[in-house]
Parts: sequence; structure tokens; C-alpha cells
Amino acid sequence: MDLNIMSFENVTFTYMPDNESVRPAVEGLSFSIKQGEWIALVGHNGSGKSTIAKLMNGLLFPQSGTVTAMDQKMSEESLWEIRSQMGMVFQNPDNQFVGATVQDDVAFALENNGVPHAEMVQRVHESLRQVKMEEYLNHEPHHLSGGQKQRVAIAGALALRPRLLILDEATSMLDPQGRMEVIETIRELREATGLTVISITHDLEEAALADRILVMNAGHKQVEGTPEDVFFAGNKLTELGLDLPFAMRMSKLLTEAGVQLSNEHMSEDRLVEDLWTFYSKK
Ligand SMILES: Nc1ncnc2c1ncn2[C@@H]1O[C@H](COP(=O)(O)OP(=O)(O)OP(=O)(O)O)[C@@H](O)[C@H]1O
Repeated sequence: MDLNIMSFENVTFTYMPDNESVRPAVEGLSFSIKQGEWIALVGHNGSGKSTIAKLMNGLLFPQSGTVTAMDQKMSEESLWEIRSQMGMVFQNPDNQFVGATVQDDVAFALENNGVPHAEMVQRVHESLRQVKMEEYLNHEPHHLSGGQKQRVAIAGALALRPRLLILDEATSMLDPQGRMEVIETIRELREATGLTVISITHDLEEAALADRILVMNAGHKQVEGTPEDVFFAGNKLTELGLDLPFAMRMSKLLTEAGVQLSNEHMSEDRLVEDLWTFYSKK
């Protein structure tokens, strides 16, 4: 049977339970994530994404409904066991460094967890290799780019061998190059290890690579489906204040201008391929 990595069943959380005029940050939310899936959680500001992240790692507990992680109900008792199987990477690359060098940084949590020295060295190398940062082992963090810093943060999480990696707006402070590096790292990691990934993001280009997208609006799940399902319901996203990926917007404009594409494309590569075909027939 598939391991249930994370599920919410009818979860409601409000920051001000005594004030009935304040709407819950998350209301009646249900979803379930299986081992090996990549889920993107998207929604505009205030839609409930950060609250969901906090409910996922037990920083908050719902007033009603159930959060289950790694097949265990989230509670004060199960919290530490659950967290030990979950890696998190946050928004600001500069707030996450604790070591003086890249390898010290990745080793930090391992040391705290009492991992023996020889195994620690091996895990530090292995996880830095997975994010292609092994050659930066002895570099000081402030000399790295934003994308490289986030890749080291991912390595730090991977060194603990989590079942689930949660990226909480991990690309939102990066320049386009840094974003691409991190997204590519996640894509490769998933291919190589089958790691389960939840990425909380404003970036629909990033979400387009996920297996499934969950769109939040005002504390409710508005749409859920594959990137195709979600993006082809295009107007709904625009109404929720979310931009379609660039390639889809471009596809729409080209179609309106009379260019006969085979489809609306989610990726720039496929759009370019289609345009080659279109113009080579002319
Ligand atoms: N600590 C808090 N106390 C009171 N209300 C809060 C608190 N944190 C969030 N909220 C409210 O809960 C709702 C959901 O906020 P949340 O931060 O989860 O959304 P978000 O989608 O992560 O937004 P953003 O992208 O801006 O971080 C919003 O109405 C917000 O104002």
C-alpha cells in the first residue's frame, strides 16, 4: 500500500477562534499526498499557504479536522518523530546558514542528531553531490549566489534523509538564474531519488513542473489537478489573481494573432518546437 506522506482531512484553523468576525485562515481543507509525488501549493497573498505549511510541520494544530503525516496523526506526541522525516527550506537564503563553510552548514543538523563522524562526512558529500555543490565544500556561504545558497539549504535538508521535502517559497527571493537552478535541482532530485516534494510557491512556472497543483483562495481549496487541468481552466486562475505561465500567455496571444499552434503550451521549449514546425511549413 502507498504510504500516506501527508493528508489533511476537513482541516480548519483560525488564528482568532474567539472572534467570529475573523474568517479562518484555512477552512474545511482536505487533500492527500502520496509517496513520490511533487505537489505545488499556489495561491495569492493571504490565501492560507503559510498556515498550511505550519499545520504540516506541527507549528500549529487545527481547531477541527485531522492532519496526518507519514501515516501518523499529528499531535504533541508524534510531532518530533514526524519532523525528523521532513526537511524544510524557507524563503530567505541568508537566514538559513548556520555554518562558517558549506560543509559545516550541511553537517550542522547531523552533528545535532549525533550522527557518527565518518557517516557525517559521507552524508555531507553525498547530499552536496545531489545538489551539484560538492566543489563548494570549503566555501564561505556569503560568497555564494542566492541559488547556490538555496541548493546548500536543500543539501542540509537531504543530509537528514527525509521522506518529504517542503519548499516554502524557496525560490521567491531569487533572480531568474537562481530560480532556474533550484527548480532544476528539484527536478533532478526527484528523478534520481523519488523524493516527495511539496513546493509552496507564487511561481506558476515552477508549479507547472509538479505532478499536481493545489490552488488556494481565501482559506479554501479552489482548484486541484494536474498542471494541464489547472492551467487550462485559465480564466479561473486569472480571477484568483494568479498569472498563467509565460508560455501559456504567449500561446494564447499567438493563437489570437492567427498563428496555428497544435496546443496551448505550458513550457517554453514545447512552444518553441511548435513554432519551428509552424514556420517550417510556410
Ligand atoms: N499570526 C497571525 N495572526 C492573525 N492572522 C494571521 C496570522 N498569520 C496569518 N494570518 C491571516 O491568515 C490568513 C492566511 O494567511 P497566510 O499567511 O497563511 O497566507 P499566505 O497564502 O501564506 O500569504 P503570503 O503569500 O502573503 O504569505 C490571512 O488572512 C492572514 O492575514
